[in-house]
Amino acid sequence: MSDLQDLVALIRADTPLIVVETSDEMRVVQLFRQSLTRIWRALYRWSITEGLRRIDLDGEDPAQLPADAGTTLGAIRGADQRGVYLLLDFHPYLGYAGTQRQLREILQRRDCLAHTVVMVGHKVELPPELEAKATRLRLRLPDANQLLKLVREEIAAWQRENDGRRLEADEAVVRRIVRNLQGLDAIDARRIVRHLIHSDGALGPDDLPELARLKFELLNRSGHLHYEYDTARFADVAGARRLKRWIEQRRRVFVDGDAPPGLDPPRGILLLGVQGCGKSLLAKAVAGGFGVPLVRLDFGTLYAKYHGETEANLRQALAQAEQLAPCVLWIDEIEKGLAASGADGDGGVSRRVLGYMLTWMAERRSQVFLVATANQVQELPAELLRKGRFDEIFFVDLPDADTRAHVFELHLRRRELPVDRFDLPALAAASQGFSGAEIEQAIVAALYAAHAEDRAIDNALLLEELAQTRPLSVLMREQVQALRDWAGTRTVPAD
Ligand SMILES: Nc1ncnc2c1ncn2[C@@H]1O[C@H](COP(=O)(O)OP(=O)(O)OP(=O)(O)O)[C@@H](O)[C@H]1O
Repeated sequence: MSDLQDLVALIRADTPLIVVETSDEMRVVQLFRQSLTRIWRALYRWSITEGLRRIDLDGEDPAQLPADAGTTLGAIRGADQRGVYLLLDFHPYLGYAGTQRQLREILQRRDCLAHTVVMVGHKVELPPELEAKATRLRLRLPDANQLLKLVREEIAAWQRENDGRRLEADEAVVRRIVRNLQGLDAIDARRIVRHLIHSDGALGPDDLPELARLKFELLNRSGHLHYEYDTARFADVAGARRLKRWIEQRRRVFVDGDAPPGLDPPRGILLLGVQGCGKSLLAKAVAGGFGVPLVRLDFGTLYAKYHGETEANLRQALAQAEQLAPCVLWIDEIEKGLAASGADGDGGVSRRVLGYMLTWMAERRSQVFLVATANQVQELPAELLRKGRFDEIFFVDLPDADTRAHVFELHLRRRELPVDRFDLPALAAASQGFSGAEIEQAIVAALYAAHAEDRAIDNALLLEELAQTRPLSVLMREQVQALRDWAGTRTVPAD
């Protein structure tokens, strides 16, 4: 069914009150005009600035009634033909009891014909007694063809404004732009395309991150999602070879959005691991590897004190992530937001959150790739680890000697230090048991020491720094070993 068919059915059924929430009033007016070519009713439009006017005749009826809400409802009630009345931004006037009563009597068809009243506005909140009578019509969002048409229209408009100058538009980029605009209404989509075109008179690959950011700002009305501006490249992460290969093999299927027969589209992974070994960095690199934006869901902010509010927040955050698709949704420290089996000290909220999360993971069809990260396995609910929840559970262990040498190389290079003057195998040997984060910290500490002594950092200084550091794997030997033992049989090594 199309929006038009929905509307025709609603008007034919003599629906007394329809509510349409949209920022695209023009489209709604247009739709009603089209629908009334199929069934006969008089069509009227009201706004506080223009009053009530009939708009289904050739040209618009210039006759206006005074604009105030009470008079308008009086006129509707007294009308001698059945009509459809589009009331634009009328709902604020319903705060007055008399107006509310008048409208209810129209809806009850008390001493008046069976009219259809339509409330149109960006957000239409009704008193409960009217809400009970209302049918809310959700306009469908534009599909890929409509969005492509919209992009082409904007390109043509720019060319006209620029005396026929050709706009550089890479076809592959246009297709990706169209895919990324999905989930927006036509007005927002057009505004973004115009912004991208007018910023530099071209549509190229560098517009994609900007598009993702603008879309995120439009959609993240709840504030539970965070846009991670810095995604990483796999080249920034040492080790994790198996995980990198896994992502690389699935990249095309994920990005294209349709899996070949026999293959399920990639849906998500859980990264378990020792602190500081690069789980967060890997989450960023997965988004970088797929070439899509990364949004982080902060579980802590979802919890609210009123009954049902926490679940509603989660539902809203996940729905928004879906509107941002294709994207990677990163849930950091997922164990903190989901209760382990049997824990219901919070009146069952975290059990319900877990239930909703599991259903969403199983049923979602959108191009949202979930990356969950966790340190504390014993706090993870068993249901989450069951086969089929995640495509794979990877264990990110302490780096081996090769990987440690690579971490040194990456971080020395990032600080523009001459890697060839360092003895990487010796540094790797001296940092056994260190995490990537601890190696990075040792480099930073050695740089400070060098700066304080007014000398250049060198191998000896780094070795000295390493010798003074007791890594977490030593300080918390039992916990780290327990984690490794647990992961040994249940997960796949990331490296
Ligand atoms: N394998 C690695 N390659 C390159 N850098 C690394 C690696 N592991 C850790 N690092 C460095 O350590 C920093 C911290 O690591 P990160 O936050 O990703 O670890 P984590 O496992 O998520 O830790 P936590 O569990 O404490 O959140 C990274 O930003 C990066 O600079």
